[in-house]
Order: sequence, then C-alpha cells, then structure tokens
Amino acid sequence: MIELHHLEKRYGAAMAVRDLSLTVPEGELVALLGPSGCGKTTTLRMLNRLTEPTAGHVLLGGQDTRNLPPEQLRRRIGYVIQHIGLFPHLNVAQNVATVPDLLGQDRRATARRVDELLALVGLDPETFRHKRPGELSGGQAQRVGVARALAADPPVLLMDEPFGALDPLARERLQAAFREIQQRLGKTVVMVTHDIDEALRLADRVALMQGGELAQYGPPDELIHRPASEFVRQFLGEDATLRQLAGRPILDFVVTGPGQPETPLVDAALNARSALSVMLREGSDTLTVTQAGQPIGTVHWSGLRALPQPAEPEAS
Ligand SMILES: Nc1ncnc2c1ncn2[C@@H]1O[C@H](COP(=O)(O)OP(=O)(O)OP(=O)(O)O)[C@@H](O)[C@H]1O
Repeated sequence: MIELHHLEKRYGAAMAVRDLSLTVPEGELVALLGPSGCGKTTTLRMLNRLTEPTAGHVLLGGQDTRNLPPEQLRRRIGYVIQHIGLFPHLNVAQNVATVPDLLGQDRRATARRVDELLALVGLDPETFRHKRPGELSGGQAQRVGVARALAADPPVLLMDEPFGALDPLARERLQAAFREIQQRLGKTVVMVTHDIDEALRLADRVALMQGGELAQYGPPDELIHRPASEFVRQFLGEDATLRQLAGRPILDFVVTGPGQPETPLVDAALNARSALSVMLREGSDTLTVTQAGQPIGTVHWSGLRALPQPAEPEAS
C-alpha cells in the first residue's frame, strides 16, 4: 500500500503539485490522469524520491520513504519510462537481467526467469534473447522495458506513459498483456497517462488531476457516473461509457446458456463496445455469443451497464 499525505511540490513561485492525498491499495493499478502540465509526472517521481516533495510525505507499506535509504527504495519500487533507456551494448536477455545480475542472483535461475518474462510480454525468447536494442521495434523495446521492470520483481511499479510510443494495436495488446501479468503477480502499479481510454481500461482507480490538485479519485465507473465536477465530466467526455465498454471483453457480460434462436451471433473475442454496435446495427437487444463456433450464452442490451443512448453514432 502506498499512502500520499498532503504532497506538495513547488518550483519557485509555481505549485506543480498541491496538497495531494490518496491511498493506493496493495495489488491495484492506479492511473494518474490529466491534461499536460497538471503534475502527474511530478507526483509519480515523488513516490520514489526522484523528486523530493516540498511538503508532505509518502508511506510505503507503512514506512515513511524519507527514512528509507534510496537503494532500498529503488529496489522496492520499479520504474518504467516511455523511452526505456535499454543499454544499447547489451542484448535483450542481459538488459532484462540487469537488476538480478546486479544483486548477484544465480545466473541460471535468472536466465530461466528472463525467458519466462519475455514470453509473458509476448516476445519469443529464442528469437529475441540475443537481439540488441537497436534491432527492436519501438513496441518490442517497450515490452523489453516492462520485462526488465518485472525481472527486478519489485512489489511496486511506477510507470510513466509506458505504452506511449506504440501504435494503437500494439498498445492495446501490450496493455492487455501487462494488466494480466500485473493482476497475476499482484503488483501495485502507479501509471501516468494522458490517454483516457488507457486509464479507464486498465486502472482499478483513476486519479484525475487538474492544475496540481486532485480533481477526483475513484474507480473508473465512479468518475464516469458520478463526476465530482464539471471539469471531470468534460475531461472524460460525453462518450466515456463507450470508451469504457471498448475495454471490456464481451465475456464480462455473457449470461451462460444455450444461446437464443434467431439472434445475431457474435464471437466471444469481441469487446463490449463492438457487441453494442452489432445490437444497434441489427436492431436486436440480444446476441448469442459463440466460442469456437459453439454458442456459450447470450448478452443483453440491459446487461451492458449504463448504456449510452442508442443515438450515439460512432458506436462502430
Ligand atoms: N524541474 C522543474 N522545474 C520547474 N518546473 C517544473 C519542473 N518539473 C515540472 N515543472 C512544472 O510543474 C508542472 C507539472 O509538471 P509535470 O511534468 O508533473 O506535469 P505532467 O502532468 O506530467 O505533464 P505532461 O503530461 O505534459 O508530461 C508543470 O507546470 C511543469 O512546467
């Protein structure tokens, strides 16, 4: 658990972050979201003391980070940034193994772990282990960056726009892979993003910031359905519900059963927003969901929570 208590960062007369208090529960992914310059990166960097707060403090597992030696702090908190800074003269495996090697961990165990992690982030170890960073695409390099952060096995990961440089498809894939790994390994993650879709799709809680202050902190549903201010409502936009549905697999909404005759068929791999589009297009409030061609259940209009108005034209 990470607790931020009245954090403040002042640069001269300017307040980059003002009286920021929030708690990140263990094992959760929290997104720091907000317009450019609102203080997201400054907040993130105050968590591992890359930036020292002007006032306030941070508790990590109940311990005041001001009392932890920096090496110990960095060992407990991994840090992933957009331009990952892989070592160009080391190959992928050596890059991923940086921290375990520094800690003098068993080389054979590390090599096995590196392969596991590469596979986890969707890079075939055989193909990628010996490549140099210069031989990787941007997306592959970002995957290596995420694997490297996980290899250090810190309980807490800080990520600053970790998927920022990717094309939309690669970004979605890496986001999904990362979310799965994060949940499986129970990592506590604080991620800076200015991508609303990313925040709503991945985060357990979103901290929406405005001018250095917390505009609202809560689960995506809460920000969407109970915006604390006009700023929050406008920032998330009119199509916030659609954005959220795009991040949810249709399987989340399936009522298991034999399917319903005479209803359109949709594949279980679709996301909920696409299912909604099929309903609108076909004029049917029920769809039969199939997996490997076999019906596994139905999804209903009423089941897609808090539906937007059917008139929303861009539901495609
Ligand atoms: N080292 C610094 N010296 C002076 N001002 C700074 C410094 N770092 C950040 N700031 C200012 O603090 C404010 C918050 O910056 P920060 O980088 O935290 O914002 P951000 O929300 O992460 O923005 P972006 O999304 O554009 O990266 C900005 O007004 C910025 O100009």
